[in-house]
Amino acid sequence: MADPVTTPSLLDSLAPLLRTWLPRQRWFSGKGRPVTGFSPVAVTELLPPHGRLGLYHLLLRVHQPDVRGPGDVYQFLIGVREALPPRLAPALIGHVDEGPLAGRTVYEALYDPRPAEVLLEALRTRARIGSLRFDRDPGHDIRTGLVARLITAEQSNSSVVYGDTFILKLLRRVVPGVNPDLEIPLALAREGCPRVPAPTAWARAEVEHEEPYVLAVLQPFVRGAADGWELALRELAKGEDFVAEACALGRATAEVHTALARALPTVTLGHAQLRALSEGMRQRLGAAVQAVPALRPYEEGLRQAYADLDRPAAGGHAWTAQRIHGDLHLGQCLRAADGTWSLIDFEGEPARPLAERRLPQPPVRDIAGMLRSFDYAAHSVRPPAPDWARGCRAAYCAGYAQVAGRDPRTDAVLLRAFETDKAVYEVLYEARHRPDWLPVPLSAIRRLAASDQEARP
Ligand SMILES: Nc1ncnc2c1ncn2[C@@H]1O[C@H](COP(=O)(O)OP(=O)(O)O)[C@@H](O)[C@H]1O
Ligand SMILES: O=P(O)(O)O[C@H]1O[C@H](CO)[C@@H](O[C@H]2O[C@H](CO)[C@@H](O)[C@H](O)[C@H]2O)[C@H](O)[C@H]1O
Repeated sequence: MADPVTTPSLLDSLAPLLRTWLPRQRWFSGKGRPVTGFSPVAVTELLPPHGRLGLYHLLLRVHQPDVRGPGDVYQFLIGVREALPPRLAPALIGHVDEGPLAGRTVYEALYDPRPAEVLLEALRTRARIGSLRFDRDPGHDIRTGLVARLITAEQSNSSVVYGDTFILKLLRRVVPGVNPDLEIPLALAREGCPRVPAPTAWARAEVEHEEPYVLAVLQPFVRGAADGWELALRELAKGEDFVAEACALGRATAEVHTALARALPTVTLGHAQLRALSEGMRQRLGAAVQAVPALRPYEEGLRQAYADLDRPAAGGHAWTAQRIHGDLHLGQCLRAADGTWSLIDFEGEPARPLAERRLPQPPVRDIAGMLRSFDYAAHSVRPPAPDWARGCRAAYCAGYAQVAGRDPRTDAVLLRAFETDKAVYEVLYEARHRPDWLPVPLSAIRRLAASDQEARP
């Protein structure tokens, strides 16, 4: 008879394999430091391992040297088979040598339709398995028989599409507490805002002494959609402008902001709050300079953008902070076949703490993110196309003003500070995740540090 698979014996078997596999995953944010071990937060057997297909859901705390705090928690869906069929070769994690799974192969189960369908079935039936809680909007049914396929895009998380009807986003680095990727779309759905796909179902883990972890969100799949980034690059390659789409995106952003200001609390920003904002920006710049020395020559110039924010009459306008998208860029905008735009991925900047991502923010922060994105597209092609970006940036702000009633360019000081903050974030992001892309945000850093008009709408 096979040995029982206890949590310690399972982890003993998997840890050596996960230690080498995890750092190679795009969604792992602890790159650059070795993974030394794992401790279990929740381990759930979804299918017993001694049949043809075993399936485990794991929430594991990852240990790395020189990391402050207890270490990040990641979500894994691990399949167990005798051998992997060739179509699952890219999903291989490794072969287990010892323990109760000895001789078996473990793999990233999201590549495999059957395990992914187990998750959909759990959502459909509102299952409770171990510490996992699956739930869905009672107003929406989930059909059975939808076939699953993993999206292979470059992502911070992992997404599975079910028969072109639903898309399930499985969060990879998870934190206890309310997750904006579920909270914001639910709030917008309650407001009847059609610019964001409304969540159909979601999964959480209930762990003792902690708030529940949001693990996954299921949404309607926008069929035949293209994201703003691919569309923008396509137009750039053809030498076409993108102003009509940029204007529509500005309107869509303003619709979402207007609905969020109705749905969730807003606050007026006084001088003290503006100082706190600029202080946060200065601290992030300081940390980024430490991590990416190529920023150092521009540090003083960049700090000027934040100093302008500290002046009591910065713009002379009483700004309001509200819940926003938090990491808006062209890749977060989907254009459906009928030409309408939706915004997705309300998780915020993944590297920032959850509490910070849920704070009300000036909506200009999202606008700055989109302006940076037009600039990104224009500087990721050869030769760079700064006029293309300028046209998009102006059209986007004009479209925003049509719906919101205020042109973001009026708030030039705030806009420049947030654009600078975003470009600094991007330098750090690219240095960590895509070093080949570093020149793109660095070219904006040079312009922003010199207060060059080219970086402005
Ligand atoms: N509702 C949707 N309909 C169609 N495609 C979607 C939908 N939501 C997300 N996608 C696709 O999945 C990709 C990843 O989704 P996203 O929420 O941005 O995940 P991540 O946080 O991992 O970047 C998007 O770039 C988009 O192509
Ligand atoms: O994974 P997310 O989509 O939540 O966002 C992270 O990854 C993005 C890249 O995939 C990164 O965006 C940067 O590159 C984009 C082009 O690939 C560009 O359109 C954005 O303007 C630029 O910021 C994003 O910053 C990061 O949080």
